[in-house]
Amino acid sequence: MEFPTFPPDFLWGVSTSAFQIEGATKEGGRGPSIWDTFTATEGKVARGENADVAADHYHRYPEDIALMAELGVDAYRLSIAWPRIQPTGSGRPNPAGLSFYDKLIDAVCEAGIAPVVTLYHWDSPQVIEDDGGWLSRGTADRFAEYAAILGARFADRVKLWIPLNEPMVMSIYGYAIGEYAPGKTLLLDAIPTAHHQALAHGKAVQALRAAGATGVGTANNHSPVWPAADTPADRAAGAWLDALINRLYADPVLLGSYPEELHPYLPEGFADDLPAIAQPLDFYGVNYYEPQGVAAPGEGNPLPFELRPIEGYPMTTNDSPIVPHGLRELLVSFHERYRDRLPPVHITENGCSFADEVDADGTVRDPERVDFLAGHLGAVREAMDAGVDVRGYFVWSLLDNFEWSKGYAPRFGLVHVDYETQRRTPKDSFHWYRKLVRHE
Ligand SMILES: O=C(O)[C@H](O)[C@@H](O)[C@H](O)[C@H](O)CO
Repeated sequence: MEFPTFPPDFLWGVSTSAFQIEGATKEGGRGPSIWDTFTATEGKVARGENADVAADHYHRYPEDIALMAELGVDAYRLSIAWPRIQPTGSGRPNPAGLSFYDKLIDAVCEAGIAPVVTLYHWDSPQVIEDDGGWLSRGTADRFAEYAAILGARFADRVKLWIPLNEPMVMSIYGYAIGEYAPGKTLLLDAIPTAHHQALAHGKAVQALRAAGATGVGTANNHSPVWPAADTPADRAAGAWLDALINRLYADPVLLGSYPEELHPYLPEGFADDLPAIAQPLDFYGVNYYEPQGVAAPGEGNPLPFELRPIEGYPMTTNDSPIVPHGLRELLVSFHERYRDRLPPVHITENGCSFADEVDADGTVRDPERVDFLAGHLGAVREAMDAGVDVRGYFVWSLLDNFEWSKGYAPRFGLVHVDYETQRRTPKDSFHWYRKLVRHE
């Protein structure tokens, strides 16, 4: 398959997150996180699985970095586990936690790869949640304290910084529908968690900049919203859902405002926080997986919309429709909506899961993943040709890993992980991506 061409300084990367790969949850002074609590709660995760060991990256990071060096990527997006740095969610940092990430970040740099650090990928210290978590405004200040610690320690080596991974997923899956930790089912009453995360983002950007950090942005999950029918009712439902899953997270950081229709659900005095939230950014990170279908709500539905499946497209084993042109549509719509308020864009996550297996000859055939990546990179190229300033692309994920409440069945890695032996096996997609990023 033909490779789309990209500028020589385009940033090629891979992404992971701490809780999904590190394991060693009780080592190095790490405190419990909301996901440790969630995985230990019956019925929350498929097959009762947990991430106590995961891909054991905590001990095997040198091997994983060697795989990235082999791949030839320019950058590696990792996350730092807040409960490793502040086991009780505040106060003096845990020296063992800092030194683990010192070793990890140094090894990434020594391999000639630029570290891209996410400060928060959903693993809040349990103590923070006991004090209200993202329902509490105070969590934004505790997050700023945490950000200052990381800035002071790592700003000399980190290329790009991302305060929060996908606040939308945290608010909706964690607080609105309870599918993820902390497992609350507040529906629209979860919207204040979006505001408190936005405030935490703004305060963290300020703390990082004060520590000398450059290259600060986001990693927001976005989906184009597709009404089921071209009717006024379905279009209205679509506009509402677009506000809830896209604009609620993009508008405050890019425009310093919130969608009107959500004002009644935001905490009192939210407008006073908007200047602190709308910090100038060096890039806008987009995580894209699929479009979202929607229709007008049926009888008795308290919500102003109803989700609908997207049909007529091939599917991943994680029940996601494969729609590359949805990414072009999303990027062009952002370009048109935010214009000069949209900084250069990085695709901070894009990927797919399939039931990959190691064949008898030791290879892992994943042609669907190659097609997925080529299709989405083609869409990125088309968006760039349409004027969108995209500067980089990060595959989700380097390794197969713990896919939250779905456990280990969905495999998103370019590298297969045997969770019995921890053996890593590069898949065909790994070799395909290697050729692309090495311009071979
Ligand atoms: O986008 C997300 O939900 C997260 O950032 C990742 O942690 C997921 O594992 C990945 O996206 C696959 O679902």
